[in-house]
Amino acid sequence: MIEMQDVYKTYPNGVVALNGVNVRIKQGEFVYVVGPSGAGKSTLVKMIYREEKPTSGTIMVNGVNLAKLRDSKVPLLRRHIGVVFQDFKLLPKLTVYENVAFALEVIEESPKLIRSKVMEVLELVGLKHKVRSYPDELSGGEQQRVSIARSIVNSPKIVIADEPTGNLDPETSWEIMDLFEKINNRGATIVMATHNREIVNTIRRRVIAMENGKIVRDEAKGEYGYEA
Ligand SMILES: Nc1ncnc2c1ncn2[C@@H]1O[C@H](COP(=O)(O)OP(=O)(O)OP(=O)(O)O)[C@@H](O)[C@H]1O
Repeated sequence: MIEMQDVYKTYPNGVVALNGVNVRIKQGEFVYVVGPSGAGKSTLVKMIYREEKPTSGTIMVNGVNLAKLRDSKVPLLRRHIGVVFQDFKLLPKLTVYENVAFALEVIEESPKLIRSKVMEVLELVGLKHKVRSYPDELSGGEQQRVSIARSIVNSPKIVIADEPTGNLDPETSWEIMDLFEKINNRGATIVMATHNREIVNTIRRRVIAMENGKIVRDEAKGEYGYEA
């Protein structure tokens, strides 16, 4: 489903962010990517939705080699991959409803289908009552729920999350993790870069640990394993 072979990434400034990464993630897995700051976690997850291209190596996602994928095909790839960020990245001038519907409108779904899908995912994340609110009228946790709703409205097979609890208090972080578990239980693969030791050590899943652009540990039901 997701397979990286000999992936190297050197940024234009000469920083080697990925230094020979080999990894295979099966459909339906829940994977944490951990490691110290600068280890290459974000770069690794960005490879999966083709936010960054590898300098060399192959990245197969849903049977397509992203290293060779034309830029014009990237929007098609992203329909099958949901992405959740630390800072939510909601559009401030759009309502909750519009932020979620936007992902479907760009692919020209019918208005009726858009409405039913948007309401279904907003119900799943517990925000049906906030459809008319704007992002700045919501708490951080609510904004992250909207961004999760947006990420899954296309029913993607893969959801990538880069530090999704990084801006949230502990209690809200647990609620957000419940949602990711729900999404995983519905069959989506989850790949989550995180610094949240407590969550990793409590909700035990596969842990891929990175250091200096390399995978240094890969364990089923692993631990966070760092002090910082
Ligand atoms: N766009 C970029 N241009 C140049 N260097 C970059 C870029 N993005 C990341 N880097 C560098 O690549 C290395 C890996 O960065 P990356 O963001 O992948 O690490 P990370 O493990 O996600 O770190 P953090 O936990 O701090 O988010 C770092 O040295 C970083 O400075």
